Amino acid sequence: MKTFEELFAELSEKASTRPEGSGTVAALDAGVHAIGKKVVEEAAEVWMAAEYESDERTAEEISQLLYHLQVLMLARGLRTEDVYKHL
Ligand SMILES: N=c1c2ncn([C@@H]3O[C@H](COP(=O)(O)OP(=O)(O)OP(=O)(O)O)[C@@H](O)[C@H]3O)c2ncn1[C@@H]1O[C@H](COP(=O)(O)O)[C@@H](O)[C@H]1O
Repeated sequence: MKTFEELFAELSEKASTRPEGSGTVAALDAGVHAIGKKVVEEAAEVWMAAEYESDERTAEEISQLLYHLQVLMLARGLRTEDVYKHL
């Protein structure tokens, strides 16, 4: 288990060291347009899970949405503080 901040730190490290086989590196290379499509897809999956599936499945889909949002943040060079200041 990891927190939002721990995942963001891990993904930031992957973005800078670019280890082979990293899905995050591949997503970043694909660019903002492709990442944005994943964000929308995962958001729809969250919605469907919340309406029709279990709490566990909904939580899983939310975790995937958070992951793709973090990848989008990295693609745009945003830090967690840039987002938190709007909360
Ligand atoms: N938390 C996640 C995570 N959540 C979601 N995903 C990606 O999002 C996809 C989930 O989407 P779907 O369920 O819709 O699956 P899918 O449509 O079959 O997936 P694709 O065909 O689109 O890849 C997964 O296949 C992963 O590619 C994640 N990929 C990575 N992480 C974590 O990110 C860290 C870095 O990962 P790497 O960069 O791959 O090393 C590790 O700690 C991972 O656990």
